Amino acid sequence: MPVNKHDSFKSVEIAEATRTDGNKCYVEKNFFDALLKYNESLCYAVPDSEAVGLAYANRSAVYYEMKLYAKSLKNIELARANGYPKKNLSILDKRAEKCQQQLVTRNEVNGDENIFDFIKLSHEANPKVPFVANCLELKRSEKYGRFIITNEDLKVGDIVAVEPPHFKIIKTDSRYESCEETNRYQRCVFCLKDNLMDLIPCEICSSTMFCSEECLIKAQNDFHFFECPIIDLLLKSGIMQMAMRTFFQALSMFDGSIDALENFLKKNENLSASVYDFNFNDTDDRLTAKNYLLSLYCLARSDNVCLNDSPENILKVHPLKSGLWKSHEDFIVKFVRRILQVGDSNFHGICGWSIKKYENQFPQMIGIGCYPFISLVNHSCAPNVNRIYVEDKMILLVERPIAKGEQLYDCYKTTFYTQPRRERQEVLLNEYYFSCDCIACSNDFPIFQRLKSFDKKIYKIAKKGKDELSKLDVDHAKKRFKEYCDIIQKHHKQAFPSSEIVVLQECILQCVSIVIKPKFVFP
Ligand SMILES: C[S@@+](CC[C@H](N)C(=O)[O-])C[C@H]1O[C@@H](n2cnc3c(N)ncnc32)[C@H](O)[C@@H]1O
Repeated sequence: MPVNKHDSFKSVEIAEATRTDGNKCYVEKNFFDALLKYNESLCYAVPDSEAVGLAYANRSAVYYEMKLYAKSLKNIELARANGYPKKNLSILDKRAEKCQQQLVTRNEVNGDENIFDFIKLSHEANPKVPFVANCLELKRSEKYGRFIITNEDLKVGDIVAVEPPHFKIIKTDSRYESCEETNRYQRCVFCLKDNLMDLIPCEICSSTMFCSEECLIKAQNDFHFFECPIIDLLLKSGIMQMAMRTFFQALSMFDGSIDALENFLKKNENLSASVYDFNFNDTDDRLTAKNYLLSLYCLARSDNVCLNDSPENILKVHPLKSGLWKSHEDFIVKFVRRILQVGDSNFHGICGWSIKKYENQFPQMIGIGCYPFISLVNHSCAPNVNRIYVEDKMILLVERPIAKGEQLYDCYKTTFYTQPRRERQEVLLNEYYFSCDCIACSNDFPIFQRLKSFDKKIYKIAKKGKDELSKLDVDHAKKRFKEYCDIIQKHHKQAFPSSEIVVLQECILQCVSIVIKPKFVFP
């Protein structure tokens, strides 16, 4: 009997059971969980079956209740086009009519459209590396390896990099702290955006969703074609998932030809390149992808990493690619090992805000990404830049003045005011293999409880700011952001390290959080 290509993934029973769960949540006005269950139902529903239409129709009901009328209408259309039972169409027609009426009189909430009007480079962009300020330069030294300096004075609040990750995965592994298994039903696998959970499912597997046809096609061509048949194995494979994603993306860059990939990497084996050696403004996407691959391949790597799990366990069960393993075992093991060695100190957990309404909301871990420019920034326990995630992009925000010629420092683990020197140094040595002698370590800066205040008046402003920030709206947060940055800039020279500078730094981060947090959340 021929095997239906959906058999191993789609399930009429699970599609129905999860839709029923969603209906219970809907009745209780628990709209976030209702959408989550309807999305799971969509993923399990057999394409072209009634279950697909029903899940879209139920999603349209949630959007209608949430007054998201354009989304409700779009889901009604999807329900009509995907097997919604004809006998019940009048329900959808009525809902569509009411949506149309509402749309005439009101504006739809439009997600987080304008975040990047605020979060953008404060300096001219590098013409070849457009996600980095042109005033930043790459240097090398015996002590630091590669590092980044500025050739202009940088002010507190400047944004000097807005870097997208070319290689990134959604994380759905609840063994990771604050990571939800349901992320796969909350975000697009290609761009990691939630699109208010208005997602479309993969037609074959039951674990992958996309925010648009465009992302579906890109994901399919870049990696999902390879991943789809073994998706559940990959999702459970820990950090190996990221290494295999990189491998599959690399394979796609060479139209699936492992020989072409192997030759390309052999030619570049001894290359010591960085993002600064390539042109990321090129319109040739294929070339840009290869440049990202080499930038990742040439990042600092640690020899200590061994392969706990083998790519063999993943590839040997691949219905299309088991032959690949047999013929190119050595190359694949070498490639995957190198990616894991690089990843050891260069992969970053991507944090994002959930659109579920919580009392105390904190960013959640939504994925893992590689940022080959920001990976060139070295560590200090008293950093002068801070990393912030906006969607999947990593932002470098200046949080202490940096004079022309000085190095940029990020904090890899904990700052001087949160952990004593000996403990910090031990962690850095174990995880990043260097002895830290940053300004905070050399001078043994005190932890927060023992930090002095230089100016009681400023400390009071900072403390008051911290208390009132949670109540601020976006416009106020943007205004306060500028004010707090200016105070740090003005007083830093006399007052660092001090409790008021630390609290003001926290205030500017909190202002940014208010700006980037989702404006629309579901109960
Ligand atoms: C993410 S990489 C940073 C870029 C790296 N310097 C390079 O050449 O590619 C992390 C590695 O840089 C080095 N590193 C980072 N901060 C350092 C510091 N403050 N002092 C000495 N080495 C440092 C360590 O070898 C660490 O494992």
